Amino acid sequence: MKHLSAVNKYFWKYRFRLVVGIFFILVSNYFGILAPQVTGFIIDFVQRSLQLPGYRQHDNVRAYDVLVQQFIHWVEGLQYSVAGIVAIVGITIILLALLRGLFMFFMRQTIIVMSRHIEYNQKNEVFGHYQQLDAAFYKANSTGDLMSRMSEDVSKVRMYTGPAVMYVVNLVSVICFCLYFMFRRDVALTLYVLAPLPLLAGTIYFVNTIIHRKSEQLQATLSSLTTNAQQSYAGIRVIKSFAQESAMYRFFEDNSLNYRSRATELAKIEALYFPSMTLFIGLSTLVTIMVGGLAYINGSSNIGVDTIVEFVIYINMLTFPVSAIGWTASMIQRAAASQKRLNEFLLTQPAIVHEPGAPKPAISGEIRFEGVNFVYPNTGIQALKDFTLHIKAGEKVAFVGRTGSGKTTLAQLLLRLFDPTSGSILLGNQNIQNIDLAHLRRNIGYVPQDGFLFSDTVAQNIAFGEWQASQERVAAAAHTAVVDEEIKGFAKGYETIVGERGVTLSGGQKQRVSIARALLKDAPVLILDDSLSAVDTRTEKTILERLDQYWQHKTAIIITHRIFRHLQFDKIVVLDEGRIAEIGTHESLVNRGGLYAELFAQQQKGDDVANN
Ligand SMILES: Nc1ncnc2c1ncn2[C@@H]1O[C@H](COP(=O)(O)OP(=O)(O)OP(=O)(O)O)[C@@H](O)[C@H]1O
Repeated sequence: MKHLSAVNKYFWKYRFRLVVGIFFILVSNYFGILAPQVTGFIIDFVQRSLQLPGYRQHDNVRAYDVLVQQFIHWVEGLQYSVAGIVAIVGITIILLALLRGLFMFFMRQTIIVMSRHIEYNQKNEVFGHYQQLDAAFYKANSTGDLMSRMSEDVSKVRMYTGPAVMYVVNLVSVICFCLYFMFRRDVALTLYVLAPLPLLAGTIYFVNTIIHRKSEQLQATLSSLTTNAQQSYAGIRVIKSFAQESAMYRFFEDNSLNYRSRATELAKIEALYFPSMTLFIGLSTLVTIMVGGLAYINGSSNIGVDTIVEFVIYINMLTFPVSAIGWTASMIQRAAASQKRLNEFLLTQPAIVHEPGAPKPAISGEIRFEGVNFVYPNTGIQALKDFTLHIKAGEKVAFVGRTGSGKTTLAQLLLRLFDPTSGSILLGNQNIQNIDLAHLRRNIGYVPQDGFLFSDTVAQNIAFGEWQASQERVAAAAHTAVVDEEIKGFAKGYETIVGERGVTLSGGQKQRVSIARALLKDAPVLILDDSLSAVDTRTEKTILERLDQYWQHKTAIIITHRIFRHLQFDKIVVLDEGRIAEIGTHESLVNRGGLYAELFAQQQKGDDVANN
């Protein structure tokens, strides 16, 4: 339960709705509790008026609510026939039911609506927090887990802030109202009626514990079933190309059977719940009729037929709230477990932050890596070793090296997706850790290896982060990235939806759209991380020619496996196992006969084979 205290701030925020909602519950139950008293009165009245045999005069009116007392006073003063009074009382009972229903409607309108507001706030809070967390957090947690916390867990917490709160207040108020009037009426009979209650509470607790455990197991089975199905859809091309549909189906069927057997077990236990509840309620009714009936026959107390009828109605009024104890408790338990999971993430502090009020200096494009070492926290792999490099503003630098040599890591450190384990990175004279984080990232145009595209229009994908960009600027960026013509060729041009809901772009088209997105940013530093790997040599040449124009006054870092002979770099940095193996120009490195020369020779050999 302590985990749920995290939502108290929302109850405080919506305190007005909460208080009004509780008031409506009380009013609704107040009107509810008047009906048995009015019923009791009319039974007594009819017996008295018709002088039915065995009727004993007794005074119950003082035990009724003030409003009912006044009503009785008014009705008895009317001097109507018995049938007329019965009709008036009947209409009153209907009115009371209508009033009860009306306030119940208001109660749902306030409490359930409040829970929807809280759900909205909590979803935003969780999403906002996710956005702040760093790359290491995303490596450590799966997307499925993040998604389920934001949707399922938040929904389960809503069941606490809405229905559970409503049922608990309802339960407490109905019990208080009923007990108050039952005790006022007849203490001994009330105690008899309540006798089966401890047994009832024990059974509810016992059955509910089993239901809770079984539904947790069912939930876990369901989540593995969903993950299984999700993976099958995501990997459908691999499954089909390996002709593994039937194997996947069997796997799914096993999971599904497991789910079914757990679900039926749960259904069996749940089937016990309501009958046992009815049994105890029935027992209470029986006790009322028996004890009350005997007392009436013996004439030993003030109990009349009206009292017995009233008590039976009170017991029925208690049926729903008492039977809701079980699932309300389990709703609260589930909400607490979900909030615990949410708290785990909400309490995770982003490791990559800037000091409040960190400066936003003008970025010239000069970059210094000083003795940078970096170890990936999740794998312990040392990706960079004592890396020192000075890039002057406006220089064009290539990072070349075998796969896994640390090239991408350099880009990620520059963007502060991770911070170096030791050493520092400076932009101008400022350590990047002291610069406003958003300002730093806004000043670096980055094309990652796997340029992700959103399921949105091509134009929106290119204008990502530059939402106000004109159509001309978007088209100009696409032109530099040599994808403009192809986009115009689509039936809906720049308004074509890409991704799951629309056109699937080729690998090369995706790469060029992500290049266009980075170019539109017009940042002083541009990093292309293996961004031309999926384009053909001719397109590559055109892109490089256009980029040469584009980045005249910018610092550019090109991370690549391929060696671009057409492009004149100020320096080429050759990486090997996280260290700088060589630095120089194309000619000097080829003449040196080291790793670069070897990579270049291999590439040429590959090109020759491809050309033959
Ligand atoms: N997110 C990560 N978590 C753990 N280890 C990583 C992560 N990313 C990269 N590594 C490891 O760090 C080392 C350097 O990787 P990096 O991606 O920087 O190499 P790269 O030169 O860019 O390779 P490629 O050209 O194949 O992209 C590799 O050994 C890799 O396995």
